Amino acid sequence: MPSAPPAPPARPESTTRVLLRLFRWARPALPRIALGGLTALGASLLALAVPQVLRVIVNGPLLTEGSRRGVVLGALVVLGLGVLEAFLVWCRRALILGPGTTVERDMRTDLFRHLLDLPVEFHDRWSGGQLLSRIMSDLGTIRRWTVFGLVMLLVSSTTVVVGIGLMLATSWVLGLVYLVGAVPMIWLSFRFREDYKVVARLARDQAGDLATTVEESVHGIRVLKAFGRGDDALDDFARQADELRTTEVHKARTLSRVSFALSAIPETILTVSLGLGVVLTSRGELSVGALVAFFATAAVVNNPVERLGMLLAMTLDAKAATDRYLQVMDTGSTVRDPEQPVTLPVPDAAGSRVELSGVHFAHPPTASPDGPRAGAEILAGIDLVLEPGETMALVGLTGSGKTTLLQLVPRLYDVTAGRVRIDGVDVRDLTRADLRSAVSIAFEDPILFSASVRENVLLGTDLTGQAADDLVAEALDVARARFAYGLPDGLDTVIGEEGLSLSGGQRQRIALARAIAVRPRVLVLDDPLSALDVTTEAAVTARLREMLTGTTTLVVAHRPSTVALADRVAVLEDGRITGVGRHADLLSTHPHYRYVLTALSALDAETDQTDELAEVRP
Ligand SMILES: Nc1ncnc2c1ncn2[C@@H]1O[C@H](COP(=O)(O)OP(=O)(O)OP(=O)(O)O)[C@@H](O)[C@H]1O
Repeated sequence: MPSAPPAPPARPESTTRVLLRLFRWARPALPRIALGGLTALGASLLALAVPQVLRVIVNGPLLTEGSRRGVVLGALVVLGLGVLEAFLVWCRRALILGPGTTVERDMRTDLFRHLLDLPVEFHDRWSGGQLLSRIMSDLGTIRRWTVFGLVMLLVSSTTVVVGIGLMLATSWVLGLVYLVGAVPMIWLSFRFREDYKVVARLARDQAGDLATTVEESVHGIRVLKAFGRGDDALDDFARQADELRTTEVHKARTLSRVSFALSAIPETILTVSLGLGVVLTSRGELSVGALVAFFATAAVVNNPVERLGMLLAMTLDAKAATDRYLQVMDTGSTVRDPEQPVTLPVPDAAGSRVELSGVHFAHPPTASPDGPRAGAEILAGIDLVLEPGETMALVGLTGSGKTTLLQLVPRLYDVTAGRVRIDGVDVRDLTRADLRSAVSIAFEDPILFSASVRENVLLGTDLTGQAADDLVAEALDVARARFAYGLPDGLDTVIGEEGLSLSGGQRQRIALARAIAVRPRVLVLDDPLSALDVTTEAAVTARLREMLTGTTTLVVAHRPSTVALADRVAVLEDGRITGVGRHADLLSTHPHYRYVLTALSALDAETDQTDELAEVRP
């Protein structure tokens, strides 16, 4: 199970700095977002213009001139302003909807591309749920903020500033009283920002953990059911769901506190201003029209002020989401293409030579409560040569590092020291595309994609048409996977998670066919036939050797039957190769090999005692 992802940095970056980094993706959409912002601003300014028209109507046609025509004309102007305002609001929505979804799509695609590029080591540490929540819900939050939160924050701030300016111009005394109220509001907003950003990040991380639990439980549903652990899984899930709920409630309370303050303070100030305004008007120091205009403007300004809490919350949510998105995007790939790649020489007819020299490997340090814990060295100086076209079995106790060693050849991991060479070329000097078309791999636990049998087999090649059909037929034949023709839709039958369930042995043979279909120079097999009975395994292996002349094969063997089919065997012991030779020779000369084979035979007899044997090994 992958551990929790690395914790966020101890000194988080400022909200502005983080959100400014969205510019990279938002740039193409900026003209429309800016235009949308301008229309929204236009709508707000129109709303602010209405009180000024009211002031003219009240002071002129209504109170002084008594002109009905003037009042009707004024009312028509107000109506026109209202219609124009509604039109501009509609324009904002129409302008911004498209670009927002484009930004989201581009960010999502970039993240997925980056995930595919990141090395296996990254995926060892990150859980699927955390990545899923980043690619889905975090990006949704960012989109909503880019098209609504950001625009409305800018428009609301401008409306407040312009509105207060108009209020001061209408009556500086009343305007100043209103401004006094801004002091506690600014202080409260600052406090809110500090509290909310912590809880916003926590809620997102907890949602990611919850998604991980769902993913793992669904994936392992058979195990949970078979062991009757459904209730425990439910308890665990309910506990996590409850933690998330508590955080969400805390978040909502924090927001509702500030929202209450941001609506109560201006209303209170307005009441005070009203009393003062009436006194000033009765003394003749303020016209009735100005008083009406002041309060109508205050009513317009109060809206964005009240919205400020919600917009701040949206901004802080977007900051937390962007932080989490960038946490993945900022993780550099350690397995990269070289700046000046070389190409593999043409192999001789017998196949490619694979050489591991002085190879060391340790997993990167993992986080622990006492600081990073260094990964133990798994391979401690491997020297091994596979001659062209040879099939070599790799044998060792469980956990001795066989799978790790295999994965160094196609660079699923990079060596920490030493070299892996194919035909004399260091695998790190090749592009990953070149390397992976030269080296093909099949795992013991094969992953098939939700696609047809044909598409699964052709995964590693770009062939189409008849050539592809011939290749699929040959690969299925060599892997003894002809059962695929008898599936309900033949080779078009959809398999994988969303398709027909295959048995373990059937899946292994399709995965083997997929590995073969690449026509690799080097085939790396991690016990890919473990689910097959010994007779079928022997048939598949014999066919493999017959067809794959010119392919050098390294196969992890967990069964004596697999070992016996190899040209030579390499023994992995304490992170080193302690013996290479023919099965019969090693059997008579290598005590550890004899010991491991005893363990494997025990396994073959379906008595899994290897772990115990490891404890009492000589
Ligand atoms: N991602 C990882 N991070 C840290 N340690 C790991 C990781 N993957 C494997 N290991 C450790 O590396 C060691 C070698 O694992 P590996 O899977 O290579 O052994 P193996 O010989 O293939 O075992 P088996 O025969 O049981 O498949 C084990 O001790 C394992 O716990």
